[in-house]
Amino acid sequence: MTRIKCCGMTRIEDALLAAELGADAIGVILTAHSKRQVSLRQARAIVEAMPPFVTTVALCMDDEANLVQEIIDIVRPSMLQFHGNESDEWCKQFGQPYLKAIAMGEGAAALYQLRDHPHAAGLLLDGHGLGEAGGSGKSFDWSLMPRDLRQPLILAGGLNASNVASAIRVARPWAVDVSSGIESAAGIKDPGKMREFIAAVRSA
Ligand SMILES: O=C(O)c1ccccc1NCC(=O)[C@H](O)[C@H](O)COP(=O)(O)O
Repeated sequence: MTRIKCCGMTRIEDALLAAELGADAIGVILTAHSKRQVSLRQARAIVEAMPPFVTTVALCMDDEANLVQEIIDIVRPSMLQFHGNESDEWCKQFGQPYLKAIAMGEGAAALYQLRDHPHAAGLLLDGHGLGEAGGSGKSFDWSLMPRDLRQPLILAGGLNASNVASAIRVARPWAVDVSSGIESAAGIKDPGKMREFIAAVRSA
């Protein structure tokens, strides 16, 4: 069964609907690089509203260590996601489980990064280019998804209800991640799109 992370939550009601529809994880974005950025207080409220067994993921992108520590202390997510050029050494200093995003915008040439993060709990392969923000709606060549890594791989970038079943067939990921494909505007989730996306993953 392919797990599902719905990212870029800015409203409690959207995160609750994702959980009710069967999402395994939700993401809140704390970095100023995002148009979906929420405050520490908003993120805490969303995390606190989640029922048991829904993983909460807090996202940063090349942020100061102080902000990451505040996120850990105030938001208290299940795990972190580092979405920039952070090194393995830097990410692991917080002693928290985390996902490391890998920018796949350069295609096969981007694959070298996959071996650089042995301490990450999972690697999230996203369609944008190096140094660019996530939530871009850009996909990459799913056939590049490696099969020989010990870490779980999360497929992200430009997924929606119409393409996610093919993406799963080609890439065979541990999980899929979606943000703009279930939105009506940045940070505002569309209940119909969310419902269709989760149903498409479940029947893939
Ligand atoms: O979504 C953002 O605004 C964002 C900004 C900066 C860093 C990361 C960000 N999102 C990370 C995610 O995990 C997204 O869900 C992922 O990039 C997929 O987005 P989309 O292509 O819109 O489905």
